[in-house]
Amino acid sequence: MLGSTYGTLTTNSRHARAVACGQAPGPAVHVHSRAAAGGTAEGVDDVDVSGRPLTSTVPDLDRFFHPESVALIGASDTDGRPNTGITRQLLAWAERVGARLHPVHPSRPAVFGIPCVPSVAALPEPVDLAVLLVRDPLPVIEELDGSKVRFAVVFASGFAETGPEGAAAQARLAAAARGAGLRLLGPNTNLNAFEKFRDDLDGPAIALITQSGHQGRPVFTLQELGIRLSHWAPTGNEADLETSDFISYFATRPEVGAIALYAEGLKDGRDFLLAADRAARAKVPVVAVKVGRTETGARTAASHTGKLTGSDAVVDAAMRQFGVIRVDGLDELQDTAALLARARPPLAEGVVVYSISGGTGAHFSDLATAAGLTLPALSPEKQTELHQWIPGELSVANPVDNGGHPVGDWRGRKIIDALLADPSVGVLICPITGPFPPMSDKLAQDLVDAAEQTDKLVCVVWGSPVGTEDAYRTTLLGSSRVATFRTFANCITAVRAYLGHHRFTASYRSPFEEAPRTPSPSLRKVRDLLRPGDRLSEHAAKQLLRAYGIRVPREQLVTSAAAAVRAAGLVGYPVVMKASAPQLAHKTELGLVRLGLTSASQVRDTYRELTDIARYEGVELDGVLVCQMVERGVEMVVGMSQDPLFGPTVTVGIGGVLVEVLRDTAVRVPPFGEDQTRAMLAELRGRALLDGVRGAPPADVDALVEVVLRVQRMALELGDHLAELDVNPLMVLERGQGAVALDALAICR
Ligand SMILES: CC(=O)SCCNC(=O)CCNC(=O)[C@H](O)C(C)(C)COP(=O)(O)OP(=O)(O)OC[C@H]1O[C@@H](n2cnc3c(N)ncnc32)[C@H](O)[C@@H]1OP(=O)(O)O
Repeated sequence: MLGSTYGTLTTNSRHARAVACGQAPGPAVHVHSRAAAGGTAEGVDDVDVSGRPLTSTVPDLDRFFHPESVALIGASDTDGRPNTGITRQLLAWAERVGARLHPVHPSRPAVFGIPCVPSVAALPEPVDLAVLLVRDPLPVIEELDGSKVRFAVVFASGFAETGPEGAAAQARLAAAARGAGLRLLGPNTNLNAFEKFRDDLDGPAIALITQSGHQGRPVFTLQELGIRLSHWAPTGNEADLETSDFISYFATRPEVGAIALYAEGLKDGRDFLLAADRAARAKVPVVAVKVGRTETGARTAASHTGKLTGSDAVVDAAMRQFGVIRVDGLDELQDTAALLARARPPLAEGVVVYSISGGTGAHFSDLATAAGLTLPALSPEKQTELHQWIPGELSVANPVDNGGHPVGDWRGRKIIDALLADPSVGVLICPITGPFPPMSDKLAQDLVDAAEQTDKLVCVVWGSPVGTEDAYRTTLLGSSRVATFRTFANCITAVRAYLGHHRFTASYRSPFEEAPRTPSPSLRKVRDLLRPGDRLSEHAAKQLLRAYGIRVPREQLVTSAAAAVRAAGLVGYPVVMKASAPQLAHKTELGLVRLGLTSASQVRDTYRELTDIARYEGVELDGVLVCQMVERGVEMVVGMSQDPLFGPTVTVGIGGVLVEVLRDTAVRVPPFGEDQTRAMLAELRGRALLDGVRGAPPADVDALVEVVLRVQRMALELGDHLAELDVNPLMVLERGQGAVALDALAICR
């Protein structure tokens, strides 16, 4: 068992208690601070050793989504004006929801017959929301007073999306909103937040966040599928209110069963992690499309870990470590969110595939298994039971093929019930590539009836290209209990996400609660080693590692052949000799590393050779390292690098000289705990190397985990001073023997 994840901790559980799963935020208070303007202010001083926040506020957005009074600034009823349509839309909405609408216009007495006031100062009452339909919103925001206006929506475009000048204008807008003490949505947003959702649907709802309003197609298709929508947040340029605010808020809403997110960029990595953490603790699934998969991964970096970890890989990892389910398309987004919002927790992880056609069942099962779903073989007793109704020549092991024979009569339902009664089965999936009426009609009805009487998940993939059949539209979609999909792929993605989400949240522990709040005792001494822009020599980098409790070999830095021989005697033969200089990133390539030296004469000769090569290559050495030779272990790489969005990240992978050929690494964003460290190792293709292959003993995985966590501690404490750190190879010895950092590279910021 490892020690504490981060060493000495001072855990602050006040926040944990205050924001425990699903707990509603406190009331909005109108004071001039971001924490308080429409949000709870608990835990705002809670920071880690590097001053990064460990808690976030939940903005109280109730009155944003359900305003009772609204000021409409820049209203128009003139044909052809861009504001006219929106004014009409807002008037209809206000009438429908019973909000009091106050048009503001400098010269008009009324729009659409509603009296106007000439300025915001003349508003007859404080308003929950001000909608700005003017081209230049800044002077209007500057005029607003947060004690009279809680939220503002800025529709105008022409801000950060246009370039640096627009970005500066957007920053002024955000500053003005902060100064006024109100929360602002936009600019470059629309009024989707006030979209009318169908009110004839029930059950847990989906809250949608889209940075681009045009990516809101799931709103319409989900409602077609009978899934309730509760909110839609079109976040636009996110000058103030951002995706993370909405995730945090939705995670506290009892009606929200899942959050669906379409994101092009994330404004603040830390805010996103804190929001995702809040959702994970509340067990509210977040399903996300995040554009940017194809951006070039390799950044300019000197270390292996820096080169091997692209920004999108970091986004991917950050989402995974906080349980955000990343999907690629809007169809997957809606299907996965719909399933997660509405399905009850699984009673078992096993999936049984039941079909009318052996080919369909085999095809689906193949894809499902490849995607990681477990299709348990049904027991001989269960198979005998099924063969009462299914001819003996058909396979009922799983997938279960009924051959189309029994589904048209009473036996169809018997089979479904028998499958759902199996304790190894948590999910029944019936792919129907038909339709084959009346057989498929009866099958659909049996599935709907059976789903009513079980807590297990029943899914149908309705593969008909038409999709207007009664069995699909009326029977299946009319049922709230059968999850219905149109493609194999979306069904498999959704079911995998459903099982994964429940597995993840069942054991989730917030890493923010355990993150270190007090610095390591050696921190000040270590920081002195780091001067801006410096590249540390191997020897200095190893001192850094030693200060964080990471084992390094016995070694001495020498500057003469005679001293090298003395050092070898002290270190103990066989020894390794390496040229040492701050600018030497990859010594092996230059022939500046020599292994297995067993005598004084070899040491003396090697010293001369190394210094000759260095002179030839124009490398100014600060000496030659004579190191203890550590053999027999698994060569890993552990490191940290900087991500533009999330800050320091930690990478572990298969190391050694082939590190950049194998490119077998996993990354995480601090803070993370031992569970995520082990999950990183599980992601490596070469993970089996650590278990011992071809007669090698199992490696000391616990020691490796400990090193990764210590590097994380360095990343947390030194992240502002250290650009990159590479421990390669970290020799992971036989189980119980530990791990030794054989080489290290550190580059300061
Ligand atoms: C996915 C998506 O859909 S994202 C959407 C992103 N957003 C966009 O694309 C916005 C595109 N832009 C537009 O449609 C327009 O420029 C708008 C609606 C923002 C502004 O319309 P414009 O006519 O350009 O704005 P302008 O500021 O000149 O005037 C608007 C009205 O507000 C009035 N107005 C101006 N300032 C104020 C003020 N301080 N108080 C009250 N009224 C004012 C004007 O007098 C004018 O009234 P009028 O129509 O009676 O003459």
